[in-house]
Amino acid sequence: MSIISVSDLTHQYAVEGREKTLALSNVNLEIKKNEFVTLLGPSGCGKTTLMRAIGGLVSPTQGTITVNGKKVDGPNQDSAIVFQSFALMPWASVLQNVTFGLEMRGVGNKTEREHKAMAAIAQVGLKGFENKLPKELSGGMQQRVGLARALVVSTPVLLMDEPFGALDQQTRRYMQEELLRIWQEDQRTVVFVTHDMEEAIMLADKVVLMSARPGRIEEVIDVTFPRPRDPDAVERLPEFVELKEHLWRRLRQAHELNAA
Ligand SMILES: Nc1ncnc2c1ncn2[C@@H]1O[C@H](COP(=O)(O)OP(=O)(O)OP(=O)(O)O)[C@@H](O)[C@H]1O
Repeated sequence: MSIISVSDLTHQYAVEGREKTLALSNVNLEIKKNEFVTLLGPSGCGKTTLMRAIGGLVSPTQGTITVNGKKVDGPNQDSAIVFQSFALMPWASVLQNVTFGLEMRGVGNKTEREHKAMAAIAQVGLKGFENKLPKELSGGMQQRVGLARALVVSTPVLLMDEPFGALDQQTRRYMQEELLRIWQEDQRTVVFVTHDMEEAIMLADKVVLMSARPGRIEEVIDVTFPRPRDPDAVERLPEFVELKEHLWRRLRQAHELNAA
């Protein structure tokens, strides 16, 4: 049974005075409860648009999306988003940044909100940093705050838009491991946008490969490496290398078709 169901989704951006951009064309996708799905595809193929549409931040031109049995028609209680740019309030402490989403959703009283926020802050390994401002934290720590802010609202679906794209390689690897640990502990459905093939394979139960713009689903690949996964060990498996070569070939074809 799918928790996310995307049917015949098409989206065209129309900016006044500019040529229209067909970002997605006839996308169909089913995602099961607690699945970890990565969306991979060439730059500009519509990954972010698809993820935002699932989160209700983009109203598609055509087609329907249901999340948790409800038709999506705007931001809702079923999904939370982690952005690449962290999107933290610079003047607010870690604790205030994390409680903000709860406040916006009208959850509990101040004490209850702070209690929940402290648990999420601990879950992402930031206990002791709750009174710091974002600028006092490293990029990896700021993204942990972004993650805590999304986790605290306890939505069944977590949408992540290249959340580790701005981090250095080492921090990125560490955050991937942390995310897998949290997801393993606290099962929920994750849709994770990336253009990094290794990241897409490492994290996923399913890699959804999209074509160049207008984005369509090219292929859905099941990734069956056992969990919990140790990224360093997985990377050395011949199956991992084969899968990476396969994705690389497909992405290159998409790029060449696009350039032709
Ligand atoms: N708000 C917008 N207004 C107009 N066009 C947009 C808007 N957002 C995205 N687009 C266009 O829609 C297409 C898909 O963009 P989108 O950001 O979804 O792709 P993406 O696959 O996430 O890209 P990347 O990997 O480079 O982040 C692109 O051509 C982009 O220029």
